Amino acid sequence: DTGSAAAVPIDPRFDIAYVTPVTIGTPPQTLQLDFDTGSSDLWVFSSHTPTSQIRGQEIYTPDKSTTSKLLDGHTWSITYGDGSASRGNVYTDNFTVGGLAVASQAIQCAQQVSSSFTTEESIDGLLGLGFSTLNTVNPASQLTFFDNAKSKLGSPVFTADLKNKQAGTYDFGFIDKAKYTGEITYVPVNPDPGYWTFTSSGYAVGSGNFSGSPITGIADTGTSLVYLPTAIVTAYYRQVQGATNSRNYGGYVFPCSATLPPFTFGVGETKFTIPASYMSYAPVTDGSSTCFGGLQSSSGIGVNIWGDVALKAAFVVFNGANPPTLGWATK
Ligand SMILES: N#Cc1c(N)n[nH]c1N1CCCC1
Repeated sequence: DTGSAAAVPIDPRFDIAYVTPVTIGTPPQTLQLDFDTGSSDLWVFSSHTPTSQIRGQEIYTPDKSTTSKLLDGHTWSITYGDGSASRGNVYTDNFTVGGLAVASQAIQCAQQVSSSFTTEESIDGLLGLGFSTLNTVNPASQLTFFDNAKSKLGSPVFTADLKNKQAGTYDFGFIDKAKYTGEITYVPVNPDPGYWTFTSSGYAVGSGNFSGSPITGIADTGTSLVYLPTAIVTAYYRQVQGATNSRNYGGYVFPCSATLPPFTFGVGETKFTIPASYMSYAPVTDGSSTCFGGLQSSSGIGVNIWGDVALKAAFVVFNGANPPTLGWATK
């Protein structure tokens, strides 16, 4: 079996996050979920979510599905790196992504979501694509959609082809040669504690020399920006007129009119260049002439994160074989 579904930016102006349609239950209920390789819970806005916390999101109503089953006594609670959080109870039900079906997928129904989820009306929940070891369901942790689907897939892989300000694709079970150029460079993944952790071979700022120092970090579709060591980030913004590290805005900002250099990172022998246009994320507030950078420091996080700004510059294979690997190709 295979599956293929669109990854659609939730905002046409800035690539904050991407949502992908899924169906849950019988008859099928369609929700738009944020596919997140940086976490491993599949949770949805639901009929169990207080209406005061719902603002336009689609919800899953298990009682309307003839195939839903309560996973009695199971609960979950997750907090993300940005401080957002949600918690609730758990059902199992039929679940599909782009034609790929899993019977009895654990569907974590939100009974509480934090304000940033309530105000993000385009996201009806998350679909975790990290390793199932990160799943928060108690007393028994649950498998991700990918782990449940793996045995049905021709090849135990999924791929991310995220795009700048346009819809990309998540494919499951196959590698589409039409989506990339050249060869795919595969690198080792450390699945402990549960992220797609790999080591980049180095970086360059603009047309500068490539610095071949290893950078270990996670490939995270659920994070908008790239977070790297301060030394790399300061080297980048030294090339940006008027750039400052703003305590007020919580990161590097610059005049939206500034000329930005591209940023290159290495995976094995292959070089990936993030175009300058991807390196300006968004105005700090609507209409401001001050822009927030797509590259920020990871010093406060504890892990380097290759988020959407970097992933958009590549075709990425998440290979769930044993041992797992990550494949990177230009496109
Ligand atoms: N912070 C954060 C974060 C991350 N590192 N991966 N996915 C995240 N989120 C998904 C929805 C909210 C935040």
